[in-house]
Amino acid sequence: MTAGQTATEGQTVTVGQTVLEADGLTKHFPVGRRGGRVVHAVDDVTLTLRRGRVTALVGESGSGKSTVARLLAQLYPRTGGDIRLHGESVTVRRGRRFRAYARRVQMIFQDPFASLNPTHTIRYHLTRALRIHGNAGEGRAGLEQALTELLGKVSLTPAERYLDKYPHELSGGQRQRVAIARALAADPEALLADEPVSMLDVSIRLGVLNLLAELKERLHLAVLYITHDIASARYFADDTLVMYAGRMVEGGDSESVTQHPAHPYTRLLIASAPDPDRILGEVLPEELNDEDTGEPPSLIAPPSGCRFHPRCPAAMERCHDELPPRFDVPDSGTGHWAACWLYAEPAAGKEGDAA
Ligand SMILES: Nc1ncnc2c1ncn2[C@@H]1O[C@H](COP(=O)(O)OP(=O)(O)OP(=O)(O)O)[C@@H](O)[C@H]1O
Repeated sequence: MTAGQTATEGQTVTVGQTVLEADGLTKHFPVGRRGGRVVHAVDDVTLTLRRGRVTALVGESGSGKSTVARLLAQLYPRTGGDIRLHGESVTVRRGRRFRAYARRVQMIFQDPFASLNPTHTIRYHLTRALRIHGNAGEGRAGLEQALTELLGKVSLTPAERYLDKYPHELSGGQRQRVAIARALAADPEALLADEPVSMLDVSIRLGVLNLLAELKERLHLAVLYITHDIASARYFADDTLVMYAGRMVEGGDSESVTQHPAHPYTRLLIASAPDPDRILGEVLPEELNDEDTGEPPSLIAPPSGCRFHPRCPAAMERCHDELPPRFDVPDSGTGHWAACWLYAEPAAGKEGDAA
């Protein structure tokens, strides 16, 4: 075994190995009875999930985060772009091919109560998941062992205290742990976690986030962590991507993105984060210290150019009609980029443009 490789569940896994990639992922939902109008929920999203790394996808409500997760889980057909699992383009909708995909890419949802059937015990939910994915072991003893191991992975021990309970007999945090255990029954490589703690009591959120971090380390999972709380992204994610109105606007290692935010929208998000331990390490432009007066735009007729320009205190003329590509952010972590004309090479800028 070489450096960076570890053994998990009998397999050799290279930490940092690419599992899942989205390339130009796009989803437009038709609206109204007569065709034509669409919601531009996700446009041209490109991201990579790697083993043993948590990638946070951050943005306001309605920015398209859940749609990205559902596309990656193949729960929706996509309008455009590509999804690659270990480098191979995959499109599956149902049946055996969908189950084979779901074995490697699992999703957990915001509301553990809604995702567990109230009429069934924890034993039922987990047994079913283990059987579907062929991980139920040999005979009754094998199944019991698999169930005990699964609950052990999410720190619900001793297992017999939980197995015969119904979802309503557990706390919110315990229910979310069961939902995570059910996802782990597939023995996946990637876990798509859609706001996994936002419905939980503040006092137990940290415990569930720590569990996900521990699973990432121990099972070398590639985790997509969807949140509107950028402060938690710094704490919990290795990499952070920021979405605004269906598009990705900034990305890089979490420390750079949260401590040296480059895109005016990321700065705004951080300035309005309810974080007592102020996570911004630099002075904000004055305008962004004022209360944010803007609203996210309509995604039926999104703004031309940069979608943030109507709210942006640094908007230049070109921002109104030219879509900014990704630019490297100078003097920051490697791989830190922003889709913002502020970071265009001087030679690429137009004379007369000023922030
Ligand atoms: N099935 C659908 N049909 C039509 N529009 C949809 C559908 N699902 C999502 N949308 C729209 O797509 C946009 C993005 O929604 P999405 O749920 O992905 O955002 P989000 O960032 O996850 O928000 P939240 O944090 O509130 O879950 C929104 O404008 C939403 O109204």
